[in-house]
Amino acid sequence: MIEIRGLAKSYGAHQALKDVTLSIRPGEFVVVLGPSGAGKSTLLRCINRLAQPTAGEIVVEGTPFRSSARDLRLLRRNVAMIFQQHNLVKRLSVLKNVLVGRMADLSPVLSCLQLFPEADVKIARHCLEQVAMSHKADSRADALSGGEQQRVGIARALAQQPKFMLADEPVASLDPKTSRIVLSYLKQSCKESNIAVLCNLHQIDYALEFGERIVGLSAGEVVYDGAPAGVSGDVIRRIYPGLDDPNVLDAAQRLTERRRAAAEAVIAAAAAEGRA
Ligand SMILES: Nc1ncnc2c1ncn2[C@@H]1O[C@H](COP(=O)(O)OP(=O)(O)OP(=O)(O)O)[C@@H](O)[C@H]1O
Repeated sequence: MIEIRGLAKSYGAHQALKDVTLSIRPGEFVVVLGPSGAGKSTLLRCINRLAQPTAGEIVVEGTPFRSSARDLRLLRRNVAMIFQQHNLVKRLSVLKNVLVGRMADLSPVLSCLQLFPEADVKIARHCLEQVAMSHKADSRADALSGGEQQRVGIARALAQQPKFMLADEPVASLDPKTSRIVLSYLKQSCKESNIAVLCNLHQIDYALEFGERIVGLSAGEVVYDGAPAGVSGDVIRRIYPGLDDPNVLDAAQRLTERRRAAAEAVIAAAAAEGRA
């Protein structure tokens, strides 16, 4: 369980986050939905301490974060991060990139020499299987497509064996078909490993399709926290002030139904290719 209590963050006079309170249960797939500038990235960055909150508390597994080096180490071990630009080491193989996720548990010497124990290699290979990328284990990371690189990014985060995964716009630079494949693997693999996910998205249809719970953020404030089924036109207008087309949500829901069927077919094909 991760609990965020009264979290606030200001940049000078600008309040990017205002009194955000959320509890995320193990294995839950939560989508943070909001327009550009709503504070989605700031929220994730405050949780993993890439940014220092101005106020509030974050409690991981019952232990409040206290800013000590030990707490920071524990936080980094328990909380993995997936970025929009996946940040793989281009010249390394896919497998070695995933093994980077094991480095926190490795002695500095072995880590420098890139000598990984067999048990870590086994974990990394399993994580590649979870995102159907085993067949590319020996390829260089820069020989992969954008969607494949993001699947390797997910495998690297899984290899860390975290309790929580923070994903900041993980599909922002991918086409719709690839976005769906990546989000499906993210959700499915985290479910298998009982990892809670907080995933920032700005696309309404993906949020409704993949989120088990939607947190709507607008101007730094939580304006909705609940099931996708409760996201009415009113809720959308609260999250996206100024957007007053009542048909937006209906359109998003229709798209969702159509695309879910298409996504299942594409994922089955990708998984079959992974096994081949
Ligand atoms: N390092 C910073 N210094 C000053 N202002 C910042 C900084 N980081 C973010 N902000 C401001 O805080 C607000 C929230 O930014 P944030 O990046 O969290 O929004 P977001 O919802 O993730 O947006 P996007 O979807 O465009 O990434 C914005 O107004 C942004 O300009």
